[in-house]
Amino acid sequence: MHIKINNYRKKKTLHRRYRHVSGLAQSELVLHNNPVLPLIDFSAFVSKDETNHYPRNIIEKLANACEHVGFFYAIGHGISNELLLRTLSVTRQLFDLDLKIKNQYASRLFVNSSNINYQSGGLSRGYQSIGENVTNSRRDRHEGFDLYRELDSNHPLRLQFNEKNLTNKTLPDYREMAIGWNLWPKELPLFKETITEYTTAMLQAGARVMRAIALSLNLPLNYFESTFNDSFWVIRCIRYPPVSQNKIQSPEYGEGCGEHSDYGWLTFVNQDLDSHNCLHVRTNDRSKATYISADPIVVEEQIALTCNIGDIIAFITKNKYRSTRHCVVSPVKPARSRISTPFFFEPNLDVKLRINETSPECYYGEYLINKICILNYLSN
Ligand SMILES: O=C(O)CCC(=O)C(=O)O
Ligand SMILES: [Fe+2]
Repeated sequence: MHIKINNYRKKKTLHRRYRHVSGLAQSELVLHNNPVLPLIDFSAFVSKDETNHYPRNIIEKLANACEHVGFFYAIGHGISNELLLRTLSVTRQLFDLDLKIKNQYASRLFVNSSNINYQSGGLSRGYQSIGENVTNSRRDRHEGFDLYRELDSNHPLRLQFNEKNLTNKTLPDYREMAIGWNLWPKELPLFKETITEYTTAMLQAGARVMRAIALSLNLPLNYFESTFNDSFWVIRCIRYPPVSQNKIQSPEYGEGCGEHSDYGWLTFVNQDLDSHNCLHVRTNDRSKATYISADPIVVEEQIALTCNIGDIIAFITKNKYRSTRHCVVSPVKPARSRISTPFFFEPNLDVKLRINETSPECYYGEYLINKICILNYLSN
């Protein structure tokens, strides 16, 4: 599918007040009376029926959020609080494992095809210790565990790929990279179980949000369906250790995660409810770096997901929708470490895209492998 969009609606600013209620028995719950990001309710977009009536005011509010902010809070996403909290809790348990155990699942960054470990990774699946991830040439102060979509044993892309034809090109065929398996820690079977449930729920939420985004671009409700029905999603489980106030500035480390925009399509952040002043979203002010804190919020007893537009949507909408830069500032002691489990809702590997004006059309898989190789190259 070649995605091309040029049919836009007119801007309209809408203001509405929302009621925020704490219904969770969570002592650390953070509540906001005035969310800093637009709040969008996606419950009406659960249906795929094009003949339904979809609320115009919500669609316009979403268009406005994507155009001017690039970030929004989503409620009505269909994922239970229990599952969101369990995902964070099992991720915390994963990072609580002994470092020796975590290092058994260390991600192996490949440089060329011959380095790929087919049984247990390919790509850069698995554990990264603190400082291994580098953004803007500085070590990020977090540890991570990367999970990617696993292709079934009879998936067409797996069958197409023939290991015997391995090349030594700098950039391997994207199918070589995609056929790996996640490094599920055997010490914590609950991790695989919970993340698998989280993934299923997130894919449904992603499809729901994309129906609303399609309408917000004056496109048919199911326009993007075939772009995502075999999504090559990514989950990055992250723990940010707390830092003493006087050690926040360090020659060795940058931020919890340095400023960046997300290279993909659409990101959903599930973060600890007590994480305060950590995820910082850069505002529209081009003259100076100004940020707002996208703290977690709970609205009418539902945990909202923090969503942001990635570079690909920005490109295909000719920058009408913004891929906004953001960073994560480490929690300050005595706060506990912060856990987040961003879900990157990405296209099918064999979806054709044009991701900038000068380059030819390419498969999403090719774009992804370029991104991963560039990021890995820069961090070495
Ligand atoms: O931890 C977070 O809240 C967001 C992390 C992030 O921006 C990313 O992994 O792209
Ligand atoms: Fe990000």
